[in-house]
Amino acid sequence: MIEVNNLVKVYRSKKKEIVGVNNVSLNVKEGEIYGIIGYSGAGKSSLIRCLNLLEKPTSGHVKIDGVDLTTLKGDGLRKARLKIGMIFQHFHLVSSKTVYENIAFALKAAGKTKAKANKRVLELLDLVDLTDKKDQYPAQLSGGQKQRVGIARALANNPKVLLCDEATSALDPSTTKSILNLLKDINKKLGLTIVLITHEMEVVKEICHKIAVMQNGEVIEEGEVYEIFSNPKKPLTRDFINSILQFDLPEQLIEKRKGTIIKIQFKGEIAEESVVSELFQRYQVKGNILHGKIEYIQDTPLGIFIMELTGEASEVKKAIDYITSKTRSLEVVHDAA
Ligand SMILES: Nc1ncnc2c1ncn2[C@@H]1O[C@H](COP(=O)(O)OP(=O)(O)OP(=O)(O)O)[C@@H](O)[C@H]1O
Repeated sequence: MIEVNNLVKVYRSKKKEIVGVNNVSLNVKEGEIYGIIGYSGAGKSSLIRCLNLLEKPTSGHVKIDGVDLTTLKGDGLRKARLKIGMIFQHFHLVSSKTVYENIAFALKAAGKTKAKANKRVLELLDLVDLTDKKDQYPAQLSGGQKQRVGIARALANNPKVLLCDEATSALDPSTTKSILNLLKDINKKLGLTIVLITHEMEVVKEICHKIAVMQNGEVIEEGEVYEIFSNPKKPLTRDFINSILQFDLPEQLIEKRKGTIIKIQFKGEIAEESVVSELFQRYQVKGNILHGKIEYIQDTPLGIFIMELTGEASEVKKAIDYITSKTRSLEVVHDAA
């Protein structure tokens, strides 16, 4: 649905050049929720704004639904943009217009008749659960309600793609959750492809199918969300995951231990099996669980245990081999034995 090839965005001023996006290529499939995560300045906004040509790429191509936007201008570009809705961190609503008028405006701009626009606005208000607020002004709404108006407006012309620019960053955690649930619903109900940028791994964990991690304008890691969470390759990706799951113990806690410290990861079905309890029945080892949790990445469990094993060296080794064979993911974090 979205193909980005060798995209570069350079900002030029008299004094210097700043590279916002550095040779990014990625593919987003139809119906996918695709998250782009990175710290401030990584290039996320530059990239997402190049997807609908709010920013003109310096070089490279952006194809949406088979159409290369970088070759379009004027009316052609305006038409192609109708397929792409966008929502923003600070909502960008027109303060002098009511909720109804904010949404109707997008339909009017696309040339819809009053009757057609009216029918569509009412449908959209129902979809985002704001029918009772239709005559209120943005100043009378909460942040979450404002973002719901933003979503309704973005969906007005039945786009195939929705771009979300830090759409929940200005919201509190429970409102964030309700907006993410709404996006998830829309994705399922309408088969809408969603690209979102965020600096919060929680957002990615809640709703994304795929994720790209950005640093210095580049995508440094990309893949299925569950795979990235269970097997991050880059230190930055690990940092983002640790920011919400805390899968690593502080060094000083580990160094004080006298046994063999292992970190075990249980993926999917195995997370629910009793590998740990079987371990103690089979081998003469003692285990001291230092840390353990099962997280759900959307609906799939990912279990992490950090454990200190003590006992005869040969038994500890057998225990480690056993867990490795069961989980295929064991890391000896520290071995003082
Ligand atoms: N209009 C602009 N003119 C000049 N430089 C810009 C412009 N927009 C972004 N940049 C620069 O491009 C780089 C990437 O910025 P960008 O806003 O895309 O990052 P970001 O990951 O979205 O960060 P944030 O979350 O803080 O918005 C930064 O170095 C930034 O200073």
